[in-house]
Amino acid sequence: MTTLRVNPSQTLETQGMTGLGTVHYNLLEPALIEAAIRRGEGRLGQGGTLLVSTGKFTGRSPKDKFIVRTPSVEANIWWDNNKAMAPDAFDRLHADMLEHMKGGEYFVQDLYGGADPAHRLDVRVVSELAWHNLFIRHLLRRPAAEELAGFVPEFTIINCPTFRADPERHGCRTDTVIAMNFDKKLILIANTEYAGENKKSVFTLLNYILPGKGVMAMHCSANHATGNPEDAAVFFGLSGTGKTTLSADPGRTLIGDDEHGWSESGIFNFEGGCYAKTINLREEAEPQIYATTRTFGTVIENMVYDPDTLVLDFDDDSLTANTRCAYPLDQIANASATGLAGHPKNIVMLTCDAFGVLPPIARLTPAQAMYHFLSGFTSKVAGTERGVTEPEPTFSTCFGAPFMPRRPEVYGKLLQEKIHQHGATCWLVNTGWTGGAYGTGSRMPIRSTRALLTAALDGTLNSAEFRRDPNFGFEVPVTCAGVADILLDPRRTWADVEAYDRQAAKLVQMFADNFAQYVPYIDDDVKAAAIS
Ligand SMILES: Nc1ncnc2c1ncn2[C@@H]1O[C@H](COP(=O)(O)OP(=O)(O)O)[C@@H](O)[C@H]1O
Ligand SMILES: C=C(OP(=O)(O)O)C(=O)O
Ligand SMILES: [Mn+2]
Repeated sequence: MTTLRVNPSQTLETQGMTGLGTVHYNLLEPALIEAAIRRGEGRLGQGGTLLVSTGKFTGRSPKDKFIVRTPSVEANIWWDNNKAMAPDAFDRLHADMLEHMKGGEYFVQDLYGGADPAHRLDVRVVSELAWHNLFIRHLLRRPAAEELAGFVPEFTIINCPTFRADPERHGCRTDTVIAMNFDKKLILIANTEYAGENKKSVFTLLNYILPGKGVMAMHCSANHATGNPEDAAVFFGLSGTGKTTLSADPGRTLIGDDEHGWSESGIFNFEGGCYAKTINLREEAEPQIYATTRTFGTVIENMVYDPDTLVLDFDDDSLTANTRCAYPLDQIANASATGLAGHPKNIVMLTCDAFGVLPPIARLTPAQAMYHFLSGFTSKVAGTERGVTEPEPTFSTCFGAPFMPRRPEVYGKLLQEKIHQHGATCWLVNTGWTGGAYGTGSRMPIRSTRALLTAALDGTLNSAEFRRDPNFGFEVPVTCAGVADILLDPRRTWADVEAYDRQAAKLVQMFADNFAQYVPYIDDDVKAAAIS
């Protein structure tokens, strides 16, 4: 029995990729692992994992990401946040890349971005590295074998780490480039082996396309109550704030760890897999993620291991603090098979506050939620972007500025409408520092954050006593089962309360200064929620 692995009318030749050497279409996991090992890209690890390292690029390169400035997208792109590339520069980059690819071995996956058939994007990923092809097969949604013969790629990503871009000729910044052309429906990635660029490119695409159809695109993880997809929660957060960690909760069903849409019928995962951080990972704190580091097919990126025993060193950050593992969702026992759920009942915004000022949880009014969503206050976490080596406070609007092609208020308005329509309860959760700022205090214990979230999501926290935070105006619970009372009042966790007050005042001012840019675009109730 053989199944056609590619649509004969959609080979790479038909897309203008001619003169290549061997092209492998839609290989399955075992064959991709064999290919990666044969090509010397990595080693087979314990349990049949694939151990790889990515060389110089171990995190995203946001400064090297470009959108091609064509008339059809011109008016819709937030150019202050996205670098423009001229169409002719992109065409030269494309032609030079195709020339570079001639004679080479390439791996093609035809996949879906989006679990909801009404909104999914059919994406083809052409990889120079077999392990990149395995990575993206894990991360996106895999068509059934019989769907491949009729698959027509809508967008194509070509990822060629050995190609060096030329800033003069290709209109880019360095020899690394991630260039998106919405007219040609093509993304070109060169000179970086960090696998995350593949998945975040698809995310950026959907963040452009879906709001055009009235669907909210979100940088968030999601889960739902066991047996009840109508009781869903989403967790917004910039990289490293806890989306993946906190959505993997043995007491709830995991929908996805990073990228979701919210349409008129509910939420849906864009992806079919997860990409978890493994630095300092502990079995006790994150048992489900830990288990994937020894199951067949998991791609383990930039972890140091014993060359003889292949035992992983979870604490070694000598290659990067952004060590990762990538696995398909079906490796998590309590993952949703459909990737779909109803309208979220709870919306959580995760912030990693390196100043140690924000409480571990606060309940937000819809207007406060909009204020915090547009502000996107958090930290860039070590290793996630090139050049970031310690938590760096930032305002990353929508908790995902690097992936937002449109203006923040486009996403803000969509979210606001949906919150009003469906009556979601909103929370701000600080997974960052407590007992002082970064350097003095310590990271919030995962078990405390989990206990707070459990109580928020099962509704018990709503009946707790709340106090009003004097700096930010939101409500903070005074007690919660499983959490020391003192932790709920960050001021009391600081040895020097006056230092806390000074730091809090500074942060309030930073919020106000940052928020000024959104004032012309927002409603009066959000203006009233703004602190000044
Ligand atoms: N209180 C906490 N909540 C969530 N994560 C925490 C907490 N304290 C430490 N961490 C660590 O922070 C990291 C969060 O990363 P991750 O969940 O992958 O973030 P994201 O998916 O948002 O990029 C993990 O390495 C986790 O072990
Ligand atoms: C893959 C990434 O996503 P996250 O850290 O949000 O999981 C990334 O930022 O490179
Ligand atoms: Mn994640």
